[in-house]
Amino acid sequence: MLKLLHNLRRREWTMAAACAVLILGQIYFDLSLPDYMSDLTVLIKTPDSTLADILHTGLEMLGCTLASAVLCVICGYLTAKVAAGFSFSVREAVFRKIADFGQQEMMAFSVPSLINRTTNDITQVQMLTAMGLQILIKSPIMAVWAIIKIVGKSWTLSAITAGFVAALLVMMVVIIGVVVPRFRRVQKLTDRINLVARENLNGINVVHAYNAEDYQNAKFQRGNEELMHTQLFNQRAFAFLMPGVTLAMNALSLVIYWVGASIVNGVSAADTAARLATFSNIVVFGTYATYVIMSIMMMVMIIMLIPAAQVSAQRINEVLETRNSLTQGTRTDAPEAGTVEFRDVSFHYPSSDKNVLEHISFTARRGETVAFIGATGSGKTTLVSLAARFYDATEGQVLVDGVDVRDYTFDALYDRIGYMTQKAVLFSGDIRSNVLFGASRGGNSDEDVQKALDLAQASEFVDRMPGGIRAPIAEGGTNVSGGQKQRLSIARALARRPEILVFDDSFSALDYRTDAKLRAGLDRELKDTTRLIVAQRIGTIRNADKIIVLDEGKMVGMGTHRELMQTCPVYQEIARSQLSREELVA
Ligand SMILES: Nc1ncnc2c1ncn2[C@@H]1O[C@H](COP(=O)(O)OP(=O)(O)OP(=O)(O)O)[C@@H](O)[C@H]1O
Repeated sequence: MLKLLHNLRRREWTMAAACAVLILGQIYFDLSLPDYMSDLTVLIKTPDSTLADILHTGLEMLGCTLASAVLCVICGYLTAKVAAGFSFSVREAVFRKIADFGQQEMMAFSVPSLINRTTNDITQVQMLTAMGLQILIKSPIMAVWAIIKIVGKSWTLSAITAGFVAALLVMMVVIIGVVVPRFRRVQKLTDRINLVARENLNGINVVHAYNAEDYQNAKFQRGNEELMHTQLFNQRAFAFLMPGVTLAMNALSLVIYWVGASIVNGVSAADTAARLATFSNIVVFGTYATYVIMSIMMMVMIIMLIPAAQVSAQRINEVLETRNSLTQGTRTDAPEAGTVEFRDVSFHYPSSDKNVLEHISFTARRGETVAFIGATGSGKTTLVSLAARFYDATEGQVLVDGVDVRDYTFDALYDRIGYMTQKAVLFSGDIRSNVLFGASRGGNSDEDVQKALDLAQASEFVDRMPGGIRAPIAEGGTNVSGGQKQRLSIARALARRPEILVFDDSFSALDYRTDAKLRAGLDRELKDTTRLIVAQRIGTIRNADKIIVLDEGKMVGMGTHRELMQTCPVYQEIARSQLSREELVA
């Protein structure tokens, strides 16, 4: 938790310091009250005292109470501002950190857990800061101040108070020791529940279509029940704390007055002044002792929040302290333009030792189209994702424009590449904001957007949408069809005007006619743009300058369509399964 405090800005530190000063004032006024009580007791028992004397002391007490209340309100206002500012900074830091995560980090944390850490965990920390800042400063100071005031007044009563405090502290430590590990479990279970809920919502149509509601409900219920039992255990453990402290406070008052009565009785009845002083001392002692226990009670309220917030803070720190597996280089310039070269590249995913790519070598020159084909799971997506540095090759080198991709700054690398993922991804906004997504070297006028849409064969449906390029796009692009989504994501890549375009199976949702028109447009308009195309259909890639055939991660053929039809059995098999007899001989 303390580590997270680095995220407090100077403004919040200043407000927190102001709060501490105000709290000292509050404690001063609060702890003056028992002294006034003592004065009042003496005044009431003194025959010569007048009503005006009593009223004067009473008004001073009222003044102290009002001053304490005003300081308390100002403090509340400041702590709310500190807590909101703190959570704002932490949320921003976490969001920025996650934005830099690579695939490896995303998989290590999982998406639901990261969402939970950015929302729920930060709320826990904010709650503790809002409620805790005042109490965590106030209660220890108040307890120590009150103890200083009573020490020396009566050793017997001091020992009794110390006994009560020790018993309360032991109870607190035991309960917290039992509860903290379960708070960690609660956060993990919340992650799991989020995962099931998210999966269920994303696949709601499949769930309905397969009558899988009961199956999904049972899956959710298992996690939900476990979460409920863990939370119930924690709440039951905490249920002992408050009544325990209240009981201790009342019992202590009782014991103090009981023992105090015998102390007063021990003073000679003839010495009225001494008896009065002892009685007044005991009244004051009782009040201060109650303050000590009250401080502990306030701490207990906060301590109930600390375990959950502590676990949340650790989970936030785990995100903030994660070292990205991909670190960027410093280069921004390159000796070539539009080239991609794989030099004996092998790769395995971090989760397994088995290579999914082995000894891949090829070069794509400027303006060339290099296509990748192969069976499902043969490694096509993995291969092109190495060119965009989603992962680093485990052996060999990937070069873009003659420079190892690891040497570029991320901006310099991604400026050169326009990448279309296998699954088209759109963001909430409108068509224009999706096409002009992110920083790029392309223009950002409506004409630029229109040009990219024309080339991606998207204009025909965009023009029909109400608002045209300003037509809204729902979160995840759910208000456009799969093929339309794909065309918009192609337009987004084209609008960047990159040197290298990577299409990871991006033509699969397009009909044959659109696929052909799109390729013809790219050939005509982007002659100098290098293209890496992953495809399932031979028709999409048969005119490529180079086709690379993959089989279980190995390159089993490289050449033009005509060459491969002569030399590569795997390619021939794919071709035979897709092309007619006439097309095969063409
Ligand atoms: N994140 C991952 N972690 C571990 N293994 C993975 C991961 N992604 C893919 N793989 C494995 O790597 C191999 C190659 O997958 P890849 O997605 O590159 O194949 P592909 O040829 O693009 O398949 P498809 O044509 O179905 O898209 C597969 O065996 C797959 O199981």
